[in-house]
Amino acid sequence: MIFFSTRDLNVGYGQRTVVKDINMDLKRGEILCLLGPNGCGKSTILKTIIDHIKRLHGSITVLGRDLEGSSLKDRAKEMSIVLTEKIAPNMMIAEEVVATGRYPYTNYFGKLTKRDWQVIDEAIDIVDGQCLRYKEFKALSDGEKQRIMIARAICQEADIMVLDEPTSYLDIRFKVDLLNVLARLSLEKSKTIIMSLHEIDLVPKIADKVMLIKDGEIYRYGTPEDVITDESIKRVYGLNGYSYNTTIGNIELSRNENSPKVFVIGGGGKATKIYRALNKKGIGFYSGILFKNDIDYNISKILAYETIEEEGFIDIGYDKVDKAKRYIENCQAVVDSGVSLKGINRGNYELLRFASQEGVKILSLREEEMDLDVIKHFSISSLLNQLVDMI
Ligand SMILES: Nc1ncnc2c1ncn2[C@@H]1O[C@H](COP(=O)(O)OP(=O)(O)OP(=O)(O)O)[C@@H](O)[C@H]1O
Repeated sequence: MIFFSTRDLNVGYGQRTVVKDINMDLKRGEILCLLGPNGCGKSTILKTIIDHIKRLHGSITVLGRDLEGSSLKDRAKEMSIVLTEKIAPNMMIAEEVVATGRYPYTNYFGKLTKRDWQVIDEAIDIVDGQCLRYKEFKALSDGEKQRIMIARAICQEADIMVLDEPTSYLDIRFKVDLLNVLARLSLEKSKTIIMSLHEIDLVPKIADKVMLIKDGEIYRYGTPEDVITDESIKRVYGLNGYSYNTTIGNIELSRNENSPKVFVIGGGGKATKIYRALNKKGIGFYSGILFKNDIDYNISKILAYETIEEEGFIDIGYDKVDKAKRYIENCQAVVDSGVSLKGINRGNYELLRFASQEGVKILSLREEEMDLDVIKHFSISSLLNQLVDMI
């Protein structure tokens, strides 16, 4: 059963439409994330939903009933709000700010009952905010303020929570904590949550639905699996020259255009840091021989001049080894990341043996001893310093 909907909603300011034709349907307990570049209209949509700005056209309904014209107090029972502007009167301590979330339930004199205090206490617990409770709100850091505002929204006990960039200002631990709290509120208390997020990688982990916004329109709307693709993210954010990998939630800076002078033998995630270090220093490189299911493969495909690849779970083929040897012949050094050289990976041992035989220097991060002539390094930075001197 559909709980919250918008139909042909247009939002904007005065004569200016910022986003048009917004249609969404959410069941009770679903989480929707709005995603899109700066200025695309995420906050404008959220502020229209909570009636902070007047809608230009269309309907916003809860269980089929339009919210237009409902009183502030009734609306507050339906929706709690966390906006980016953290407005709170001077001289309030954090606990008092949280307590204002109980406003829809208090009597004319605003007196809080025992139950109100219980809910306030629980909400403060949820955001791990007991240590902030008696501090002046104004004196809190941005991240601490954010947690208090979220506690305020939680203790409002509304069925719908609307949050504008709730993770901004939060460090990585509180970011993940917050998303866990929201996931629990949706799952255990059937809260319907509508929020904007900037962290594309977090969206598939939390959202049931995603709305991708571009150029005043809804570019795509649906499940994260359908909406968030390498192509859609590249297009919506205009990532020319950069690549976003939705599988691993990773973005890399542009590849340097210098011709390759180094061959990196990677695999097992051991080479990703090497690729990035070489790219930062402007050193072009080949990479291989990588299985397509290796984490290094995703990064190598973006940063390496060319990646020699093999299908996952099979022996590295002779043709791949021969191709890699042709490249190594033209390189000034081989970097050995320390990947296992046994089993299906034996082709990479063959490459090291070839480099040694041809007199191409091998700079190795391998911990165990080898039967080949290699220059051992214990850190990427020392390996890099030697490479820079060599080439
Ligand atoms: N009060 C306002 N009056 C007129 N135009 C506004 C107002 N607030 C925002 N805008 C404009 O509306 C457009 C959408 O802004 P909005 O804040 O909704 O974007 P956003 O997607 O939330 O951006 P961000 O990711 O940077 O927070 C922008 O062009 C902005 O300049």
